[in-house]
Amino acid sequence: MANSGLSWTLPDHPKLPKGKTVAVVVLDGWGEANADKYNCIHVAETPVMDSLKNGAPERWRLVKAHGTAVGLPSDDDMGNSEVGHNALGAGRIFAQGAKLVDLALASGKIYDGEGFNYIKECFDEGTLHLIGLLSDGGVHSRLDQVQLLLKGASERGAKRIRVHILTDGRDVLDGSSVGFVETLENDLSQLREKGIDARIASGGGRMNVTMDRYENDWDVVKRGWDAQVLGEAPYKFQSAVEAVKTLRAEPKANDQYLPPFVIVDEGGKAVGPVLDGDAVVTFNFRADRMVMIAKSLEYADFDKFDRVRVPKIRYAGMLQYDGELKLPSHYLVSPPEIERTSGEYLVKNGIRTFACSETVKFGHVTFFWNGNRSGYFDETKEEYVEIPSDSGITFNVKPNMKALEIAEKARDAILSGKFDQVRVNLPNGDMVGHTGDIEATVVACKAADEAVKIILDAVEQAGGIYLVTADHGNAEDMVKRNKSGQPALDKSGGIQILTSHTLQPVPVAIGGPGLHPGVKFRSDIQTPGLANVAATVMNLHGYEAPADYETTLIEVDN
Ligand SMILES: O=C(O)[C@H](O)COP(=O)(O)O
Ligand SMILES: [Mn+2]
Ligand SMILES: [Mn+2]
Repeated sequence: MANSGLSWTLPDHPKLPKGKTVAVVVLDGWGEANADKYNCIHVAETPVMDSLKNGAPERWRLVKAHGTAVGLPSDDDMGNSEVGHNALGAGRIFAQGAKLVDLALASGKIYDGEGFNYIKECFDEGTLHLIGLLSDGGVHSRLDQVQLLLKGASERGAKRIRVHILTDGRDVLDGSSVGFVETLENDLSQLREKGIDARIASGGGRMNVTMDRYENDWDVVKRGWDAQVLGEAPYKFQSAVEAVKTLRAEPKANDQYLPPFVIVDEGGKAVGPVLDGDAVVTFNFRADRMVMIAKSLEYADFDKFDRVRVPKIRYAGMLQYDGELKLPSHYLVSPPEIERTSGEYLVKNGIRTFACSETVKFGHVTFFWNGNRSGYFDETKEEYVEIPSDSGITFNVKPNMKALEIAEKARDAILSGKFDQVRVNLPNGDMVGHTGDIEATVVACKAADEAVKIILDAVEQAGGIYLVTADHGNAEDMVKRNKSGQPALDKSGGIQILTSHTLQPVPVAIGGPGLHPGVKFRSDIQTPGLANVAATVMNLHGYEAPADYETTLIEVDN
């Protein structure tokens, strides 16, 4: 291991004391943007976050949360929770899945790896199934990568290919699914001209089919299994373009929630169930929403739902999604090796750590924070609490989500004196922002702000320190903009609601009675990003960060 001989002991900070309770609050999807009616954070009553911003200018600043600052291929890539929490927790910038897959495809190395060679064994006799999110969002997957993979696999012997699509509308505009399906159909028809039997076999909206996370609702994964593996779904069509167009014509239809469908032949028979001898690739690079399907495809012992028929397949992920579980065991591209995270260092230096969120973001403050690693580093020093999320609803219906419960758990943890670091993720701005419901998102932002108050009050009472930040933008801009920053209008003159994240920077605020009075943000780091937060937090605990961490945001006068 690269770690052998490594010292986990962190040097003492020359000026900052140990022993203060540090609350680390991540507001999910809370960026900074111009104030207008599409900025839900601005519209909402957010007195606590406002007071941090307007209070002490030397203790509030903005950092980058998108693009190359968080290891994404380019600065046109919006931030997301995976890369945001990875950067916050790991204190360094790692080339992330999107970029690693780009490089492996460009160099062709993807086809030399163990994962591709493993699935290739099925190409002569079986079908290659590709399952994943069909969009150019770049958060979980990218269409251009799928196109290259289709080309590469067919050139290397895949004769029969079935694609199982999940429509997006969350990282991209709602309604864009039709165009993505048309593009894919066009590619598949070109493959057919070359004699390859390539078709779309099934589909469904990502939030309804397959892409659940953190075991919030196994029914979502089951609906996917039924359509993709068993070839069974409530809707049957002879083409995917027809499927998506027809299902989108239903009242209130939305790409994120399209029902599962299968593509059938003239006789009504599914064209692409997964059978013995087939190969399956899940082509999303991002982990959280692939872990559950990976378990269902890989585990012999599996009791989360009745799989009915379990085909003998060769399965590979685009990446390995969980390094601790080694899941899946075969993968096309090696994931970033995010080691020596701040969480691991701090625990090994005796920092007792509490982390909490509700189910839909629980893995963000644990798994992602710890470098895509599940479980504790040292269970005698850590406690991770998951508040069950509501399932089966869209969060605009209950925009307060579990913010209050998360804040109360954090408050109790802070006041218990049992923890040195209390870390939470407050999901509201992000999860409700993704619904595109502006009114509900305003309510969500208020709820998050109220939760911050509860936590900061507890910090005050405990004589502790807080660091409040966010993982990327979302709720601060709910409309697609043109180049001059005005709402971009569609063909019929209407605004286009932005359900996705943004490219906006996010705030970092520090304070609390335990903070040394001489602490202020440095003015010499021109464009800091989320990766600078880890060293900052280590300082607040009284330690210096390891030398290869991105530099701290703070300095201490006197
Ligand atoms: O998975 C999702 O919900 C979105 O694609 C991205 O949101 P997140 O990065 O905030 O989880
Ligand atoms: Mn997020
Ligand atoms: Mn999000």
